Amino acid sequence: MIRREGVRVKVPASTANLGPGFDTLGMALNLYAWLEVKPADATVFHLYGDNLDGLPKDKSNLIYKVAQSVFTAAGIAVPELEISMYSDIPLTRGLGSSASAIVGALYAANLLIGSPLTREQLFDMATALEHHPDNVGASLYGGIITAVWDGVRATALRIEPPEELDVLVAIPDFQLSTTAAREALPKQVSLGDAVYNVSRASLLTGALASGRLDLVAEAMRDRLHQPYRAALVPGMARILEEAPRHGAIGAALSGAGPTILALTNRNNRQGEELRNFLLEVLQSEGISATTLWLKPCTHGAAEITMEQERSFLDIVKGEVTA
Ligand SMILES: Nc1ncnc2c1ncn2[C@@H]1O[C@H](COP(=O)(O)OP(=O)(O)OP(=O)(O)O)[C@@H](O)[C@H]1O
Ligand SMILES: N[C@@H](CCO)C(=O)O
Repeated sequence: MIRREGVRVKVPASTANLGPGFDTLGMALNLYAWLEVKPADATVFHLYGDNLDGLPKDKSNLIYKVAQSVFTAAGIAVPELEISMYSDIPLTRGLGSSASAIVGALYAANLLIGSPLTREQLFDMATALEHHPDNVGASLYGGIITAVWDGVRATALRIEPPEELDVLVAIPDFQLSTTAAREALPKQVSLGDAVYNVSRASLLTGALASGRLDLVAEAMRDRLHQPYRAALVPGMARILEEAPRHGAIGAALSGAGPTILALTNRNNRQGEELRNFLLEVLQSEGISATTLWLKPCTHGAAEITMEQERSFLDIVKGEVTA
């Protein structure tokens, strides 16, 4: 059953590598991408907004290719598509833009053909495409995700984010691709550093699951990727060390960077002081940045049902201003 009228989905952004959870711990954020996919006579793209500037508008586009992988897996041919997208998620900044595109395309393509694949199957496919499960797991399931991948099957446990958790992100005005940021990492780490991270990732997972925000500052520390990536985001090392003195309950590089994320407790937050601290440190390194106060998003990718006669852009504008 192909839904000739097309489908629309909304997908949250995500932060990966939460603290010590390199390639493992992710959290969905209330910043979104919207995607519409319809069967068409010839493939055409409508990409709206600055965040999608420069992306290909032909069959080499990630969204098109990912949608085709769903049709192939389900044995249903839908070769030509009309694809519309708008995104508030900045591209290549560490807020999971590629994961939101992959999850959005998988979810929309599956809906378009009557949902033959389960969410778990989509998770396996998304992880195989992204190569780590934390961003895609968060965008697909929402909330906080602790996930593992054996190269074929991805397994995730979803944790409901603590009510009081707020998130401040500082998004530097430059892009840093995951590929480039991974090249900065060593091939091997010491047993001491492995234990350092395993112990903190376990503590952080337990702390977030049980609402023990007082444990987050110690539990957020990492030795597996942030020290090696520090030179790629000047000022980051100082922010991670000192943010708790300015009202954060913990801070981390978001995904592969360059965005820096600070967690705060809504009941006890010195918002402006923390924001100014982040901006001042980055500015002292010659980096301008945009800050956003976000919250964990408790929902993953979902269909949005609206009157079909309204244009996609009208719908998106309505959502954005809602
Ligand atoms: N909507 C989209 N349509 C097509 N391709 C996209 C889209 N969004 C992202 N991409 C692709 O993903 C790339 C960015 O992926 P990358 O993993 O480097 O960064 P990120 O996902 O924004 O951050 P991180 O993975 O660190 O959280 C873009 O350069 C582009 O090739
Ligand atoms: N875990 C990934 C996140 C970015 O996709 C990395 O840090 O390389």
